[in-house]
Amino acid sequence: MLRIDELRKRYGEKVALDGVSLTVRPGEMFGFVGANGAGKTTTMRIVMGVLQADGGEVRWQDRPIDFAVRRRFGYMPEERGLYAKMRVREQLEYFGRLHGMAPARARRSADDLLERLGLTERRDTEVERLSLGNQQRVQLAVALVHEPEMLILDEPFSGLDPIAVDALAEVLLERTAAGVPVVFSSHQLELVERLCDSVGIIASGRMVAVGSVAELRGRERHKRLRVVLSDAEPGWADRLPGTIVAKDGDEVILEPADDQEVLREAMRLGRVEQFGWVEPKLSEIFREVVA
Ligand SMILES: Nc1ncnc2c1ncn2[C@@H]1O[C@H](COP(=O)(O)OP(=O)(O)OP(=O)(O)O)[C@@H](O)[C@H]1O
Repeated sequence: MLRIDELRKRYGEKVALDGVSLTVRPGEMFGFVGANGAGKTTTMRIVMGVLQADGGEVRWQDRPIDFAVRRRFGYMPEERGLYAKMRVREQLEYFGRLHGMAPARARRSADDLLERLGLTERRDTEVERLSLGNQQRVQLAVALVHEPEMLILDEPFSGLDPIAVDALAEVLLERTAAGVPVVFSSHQLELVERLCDSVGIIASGRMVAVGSVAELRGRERHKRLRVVLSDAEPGWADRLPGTIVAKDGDEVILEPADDQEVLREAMRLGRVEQFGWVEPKLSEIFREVVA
């Protein structure tokens, strides 16, 4: 289990982290989201020992993290870092061996990842000759090749095409199923919603919400109603007691003062085809909590 407690970090006068805490359990996929400059990269760099925190603590399996432990983590840094002139497969094997794998095992793991991430045909190409998206796939393979105990990935999905997104998602889900905790940052909130067991929303160096998507929905759940009417006069939606959020033909979404009152009025105005609460999307929750 990864436990981050009250992390603080300043860059000169700028407070980047102002007491960030989070826990990631075995097999958990944790989505780290926040606006640009909110503090995600800084947090991940501290976990990986690239940066020193000014305060707070990071523990893995209830112990402080040292170099030997970090070596068993898989990290995809924001700044990326591949050997441009090295061929793809050679590079993966090299990183596998650097992390202590025997040559045959490093090759097996490299070949498996090349296949999974759709890079087999490019395995003998020098990295600098690959498209940006394919370089990104190699970078991901580098983070995964030594079969890490935990994965820390800084925007791993950015720049990937939909096929590569699915391939990576599958690999990550497989790792979590094997008990590996995965932390990744992303601005692709639909993806985070689809993949993650837990989500942490950070704003200006503070965690403003942490929990499963269902838990985060809790406070927003009974906020918006969807009403579909037929046989109603034009302009019916404006007569419902509440604030209209969206309107499209027979359908309206509104924030009601009293849901039962909306239902009574809707029944008076026409034939109620559908009536129910709208599940908020993660992107809506995000906007709400960082506002
Ligand atoms: N080396 C640095 N020197 C000064 N300020 C920095 C440095 N690195 C980051 N910061 C500042 O710290 C804050 C947090 O930055 P960080 O990179 O952690 O955010 P982020 O959430 O990863 O953002 P993004 O989504 O844009 O990658 C920002 O205000 C950023 O400008």
